[in-house]
Amino acid sequence: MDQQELTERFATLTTAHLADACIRAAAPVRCAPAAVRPFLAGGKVAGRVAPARHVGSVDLFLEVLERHAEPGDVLVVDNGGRLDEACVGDLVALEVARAGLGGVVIWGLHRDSADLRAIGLPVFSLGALPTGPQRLDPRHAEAVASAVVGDWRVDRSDLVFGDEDGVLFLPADRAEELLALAESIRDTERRQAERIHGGTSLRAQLGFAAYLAERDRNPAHTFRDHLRGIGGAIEE
Ligand SMILES: O=C([O-])CC(=O)C(=O)O
Ligand SMILES: [Mg+2]
Repeated sequence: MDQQELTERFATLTTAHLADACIRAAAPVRCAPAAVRPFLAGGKVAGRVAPARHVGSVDLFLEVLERHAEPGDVLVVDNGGRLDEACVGDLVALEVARAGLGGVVIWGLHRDSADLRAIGLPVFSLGALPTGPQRLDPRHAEAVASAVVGDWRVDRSDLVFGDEDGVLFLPADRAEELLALAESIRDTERRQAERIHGGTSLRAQLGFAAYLAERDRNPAHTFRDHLRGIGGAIEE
């Protein structure tokens, strides 16, 4: 899937739809930790992962831009979830934006918030801190090959999606399948929401009374079993 198609299709989706698609497809749901938040309200990004394992210097980001990243990619910065130093600021963000990348996801902190707001590049991070790094650790063996974000190791075979709900990773080779599933979940949920607005409760739509009656007969019957039986969407 090319970058233009990815951006266009994600414009009408959310990371929640994509997460539900992963569950439906029995693929791992690889969310960044919930504390990784969009710095700018409404910011949205989708692109191939351009990973960088930060160890105290911005040179690694410049190296990724110089040698590895392509327009549309998203710089994914692994700073080990550190809360004692910011590792991306306005200069890195401006350089990233000028290289045509779509945004920055940081498992760590940013700084230079006022300037970042003016740049407008979607940045997702654990928050802000005035100080940059005061250390320089040895380069990681996978410095520009992979990044760890929370529980997940991601590399250039992955796509990253960010919106107001947070950040999620998908394998690029399953993008078509998972986006198509997410679109069908979105459409089902939209129809359900329209019907609630129109006066038909979600319980009525989902046959909730029948589900409760079945569960009274068979305590092992779960709501999820019931939803699968009727093709409803809400949890996955
Ligand atoms: O010094 C840093 O770590 C990053 C920084 O402030 C910038 O990119 O402007
Ligand atoms: Mg700075």
